[in-house]
Amino acid sequence: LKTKQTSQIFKFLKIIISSLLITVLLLFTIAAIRTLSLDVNAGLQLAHWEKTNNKSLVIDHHQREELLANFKEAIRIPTVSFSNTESNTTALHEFDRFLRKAFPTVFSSSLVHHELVANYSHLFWVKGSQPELVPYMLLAHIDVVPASESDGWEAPPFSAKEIDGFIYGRGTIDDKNSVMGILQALEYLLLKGYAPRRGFYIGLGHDEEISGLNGAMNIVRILKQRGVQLLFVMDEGLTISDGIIPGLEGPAALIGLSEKGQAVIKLSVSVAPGHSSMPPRETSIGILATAVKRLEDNPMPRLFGYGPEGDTFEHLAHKFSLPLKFIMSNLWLFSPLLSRILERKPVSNAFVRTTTAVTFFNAGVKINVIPSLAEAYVNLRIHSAQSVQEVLDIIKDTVGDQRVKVELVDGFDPLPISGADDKAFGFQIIKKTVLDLFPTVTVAPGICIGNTDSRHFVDLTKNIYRFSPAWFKPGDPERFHGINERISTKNYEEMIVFYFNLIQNCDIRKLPEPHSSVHEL
Ligand SMILES: CCCCCCCC/C=C\CCCCCCCC(=O)N[C@@H](CC(C)C)C(=O)O
Ligand SMILES: [Zn+2]
Ligand SMILES: [Zn+2]
Repeated sequence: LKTKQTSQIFKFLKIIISSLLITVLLLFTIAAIRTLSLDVNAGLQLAHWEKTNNKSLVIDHHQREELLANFKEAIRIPTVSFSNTESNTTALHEFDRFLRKAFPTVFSSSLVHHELVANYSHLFWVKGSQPELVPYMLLAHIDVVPASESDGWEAPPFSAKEIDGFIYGRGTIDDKNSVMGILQALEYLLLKGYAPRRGFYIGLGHDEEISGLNGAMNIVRILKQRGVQLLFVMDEGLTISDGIIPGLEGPAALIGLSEKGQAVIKLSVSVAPGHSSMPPRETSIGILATAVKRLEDNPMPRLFGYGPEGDTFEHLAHKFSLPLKFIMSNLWLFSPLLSRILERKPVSNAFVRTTTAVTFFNAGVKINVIPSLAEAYVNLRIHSAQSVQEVLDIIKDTVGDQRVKVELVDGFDPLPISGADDKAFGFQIIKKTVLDLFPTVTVAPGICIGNTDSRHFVDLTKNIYRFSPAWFKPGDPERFHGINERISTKNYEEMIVFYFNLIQNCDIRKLPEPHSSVHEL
């Protein structure tokens, strides 16, 4: 009887093991087929694009000197937003005067209508010859975050000093490269006698670094009053990454289809104050420190694959070598594994989850006084698959201490996801313009981990893209709001050419037809 039972158990185990093997084999066959066949990049690249007789820009020696002098002058004006209530308004005013001097054709052309918004922001309307074509809008911002040479800059942050082909200074990649690149491109287009078919707006905010409440929001208010609807908006955000994504062969231009949400949460603990010679077992500082430590020890859940970040890696899959190519092509199977790889570095962790950063911790009044109040502020960047409310609930659960008051100070949900398919005009025009200028770059949709002025434009268009053609190499993301912010003179020229071509490409009336359908715009 025992032998019979043992043989039955063996039989059963055999069936289980072979079914498991067959399942694994089947999964791997599907995964292998997908690895070989996944092609999300072809898009409209080979399609027949409408001819627009684009003018070309070949920068000569004189223009090079002029455009670099303009750019350096822009960097030297310290248009700093110090805090929510303090900006360098003298510099903002000087920047206005400077723009008028640097771009005389833009400011005098009968095709361009310019107005100041909220004293320091700029709104340009470039009239198109075919008013039936829906206009689009380019955004950039004039203000910069503070910078102090003593933090370790190789050149003073408002010097625009050129070192080994790079211009150093606050604003060189955030965001005066876009401000100046766009206007310089328009200046050259107008000088060459260009008149757009499709009208467009340019919005230059003066307070993006402090939320755009006066600049971008007033520009939006004005456009709404005028009943304007936009075909798409393009703002700062993602860039061309070269050597930043581990394992990716060649550069990638990520175009931000959305941006993460934000929540600012205040944690506070109040206790009775007293003499430090007879301390209670736990002080307000100790209780709050434990709460903060719990938040750092328990990051928000991994959500990789539940937002547009999955698409990014599927688009880039063919540019990885094996085994990463296999993994990226089969996120339906491997996203838990990839999440664990990506979460190891801060920059890629930001794509995996809602991030939690404790940015303020205030407590204490005197060395021998038990403080009655301890406060901390937490800045969360919310993943596309979560909301402010969900994040707040998780924080309360994680803190799990009634003595710690948890309050939502400010916040907004993640932004809607713009289109990136063959019918998405803005996305396809940006992609085409990138590929014409940089044929070796792979273009993919992405998600912007920081916030931009463009988030205020959601009522004017469903299509908001966050991208500028600045090249980011290893070490460059840290320069963003950090020390030694810089751009190469070559890259700045490329940015001008990019905007010069983009504006002309937008004159296309409709996208080419990938299949049989026609998409009227
Ligand atoms: C795995 C893929 C890696 C891709 C590399 C991405 C490199 C990211 C580098 C820079 C971050 C982009 C930040 C975009 C613009 C953010 C502008 C900003 O700082 N805005 C403020 C707005 C706030 C409302 C004041 C912000 O804090 O987000
Ligand atoms: Zn910026
Ligand atoms: Zn910034």
